[in-house]
Amino acid sequence: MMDAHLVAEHARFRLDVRIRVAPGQVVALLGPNGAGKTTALRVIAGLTPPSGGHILVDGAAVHARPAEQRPIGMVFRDHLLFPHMNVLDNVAFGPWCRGASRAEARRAAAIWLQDLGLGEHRRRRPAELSCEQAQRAALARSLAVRPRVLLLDEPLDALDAQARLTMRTALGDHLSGFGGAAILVTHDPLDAMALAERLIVIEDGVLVQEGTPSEVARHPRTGYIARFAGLNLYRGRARGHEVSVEGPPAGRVTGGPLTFSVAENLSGPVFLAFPPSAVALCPIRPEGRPRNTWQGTVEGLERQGGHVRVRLDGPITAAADLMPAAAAELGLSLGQKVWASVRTTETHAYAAPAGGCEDRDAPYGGGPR
Ligand SMILES: Nc1ncnc2c1ncn2[C@@H]1O[C@H](COP(=O)(O)OP(=O)(O)OP(=O)(O)O)[C@@H](O)[C@H]1O
Repeated sequence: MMDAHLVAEHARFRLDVRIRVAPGQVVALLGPNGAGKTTALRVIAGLTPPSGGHILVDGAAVHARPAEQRPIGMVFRDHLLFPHMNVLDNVAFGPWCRGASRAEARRAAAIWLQDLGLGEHRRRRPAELSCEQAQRAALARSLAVRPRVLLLDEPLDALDAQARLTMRTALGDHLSGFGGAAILVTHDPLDAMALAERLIVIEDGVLVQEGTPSEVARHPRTGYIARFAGLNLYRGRARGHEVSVEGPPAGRVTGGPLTFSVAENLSGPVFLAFPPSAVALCPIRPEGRPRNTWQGTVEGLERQGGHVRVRLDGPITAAADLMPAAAAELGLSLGQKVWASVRTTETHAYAAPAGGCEDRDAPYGGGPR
C-alpha cells in the first residue's frame, strides 16, 4: 500500500496531491503537459525533494530515505540503462546494490530477463537492443529489486505502434502479477484503459478527478478529461429535460446560449457530454429541430483511423466524426459553415459541482482536438 501526500515546488509551480494505491493495484496518473505528473513520480522516487507531505509504503515512512533505499522501482520513457554494462549486469545492479552477492544478483537478473523474453540477449549492450527490448530490460531492472511501488513514466512512448502493442501486453502481464502498488503516467487513453484499474487526473498540480476508467469517462469534470475520453463536454444549466449550454469565453461571437434536450431530468449546474460520432453535419438547417442544433464553422479536418474528425467553431466548439464518404458528400472545407445536430438519446447530462474545477477550466470544456 502506498499512501502519499506529495508537495513540491518549482519556481511558479506547486504540486499538492494525495495519492493512495492499494497493493496489486495499477493507477494511471493523467494530466495535461506541465500538470505535475513527472514531478509527482520524482518526489515518490526520492529524485525531487518535497517541500512537505509524506510517503508511506506499507505503513513505513520512506520520504526521508535517499532514493536508493526506497522500496521503489522506476521505468522511464527513455530506458536509461547503463550503456557500458551488458543487459544482465544492468538488471543485476539493483539487487547487488541492495546486498545480494554478485552471483546471486546475476542469477536473479537472468530469471527476470528470461521472464521478459530477453534470455538470449543478456550479454548484449543496451545499444544493441531494439527500443522495445531496452524497455523490457528496464522493466526487468526495476522489478529485480522487488519494489513495493513501481513507477512507470510513459514507458511505451518511445515505441513504434507494433512494439507498443506487444510491450503493452507484456507490461499488462507483469503488472497483473506484481503484488505492489503501480503508478503509470501516460498520455495515451488506450494504455490507461488497458492497464489501469483506477485513474487519477491532476491539472496545475492538484487532483481534479479520480475513479475507475469507466466512471471518469462517463462523468468527465474538465475539458482535458473529456478530450482524453474522446467526448465533447460543456457546462450548462439544467431545467428538467433541457440544458442551456454556455458559450465560449468572452471576446468571441457566440450567438446566444444553446439549448439541448436531454434524457435526464435535472436542475442546476450540469455537464453535458456527447461523443463526436453522435454529431451529424448538414449543409442546411435540419427541419423541425429547434434544439440540439447549431451552426458552426469548419476549423479543422483530419483523417483519424476509419473516420474524418471535423473540428467546429461557433457558439460552442465541438468535434464531429464522419465516415469518409459522408465527409466527401458534404464537400467539407476549412471555413465552411455547416449545421450540426445531436440526438437527445446520444447526449448525457450529469450534475456538476459548483465551483471547484469550474474555476480552473474554461467556461466550457470543448470538444476533443
Ligand atoms: N527542475 C525543474 N525546475 C523548474 N521547473 C520545473 C522543473 N521540473 C518541472 N518543472 C515545472 O513544473 C511543472 C510540472 O512539470 P512536470 O514535468 O512534472 O509535468 P508533467 O505533468 O509531467 O508534464 P509532461 O506531460 O509534459 O511530461 C511544469 O510547469 C514544469 O515546467
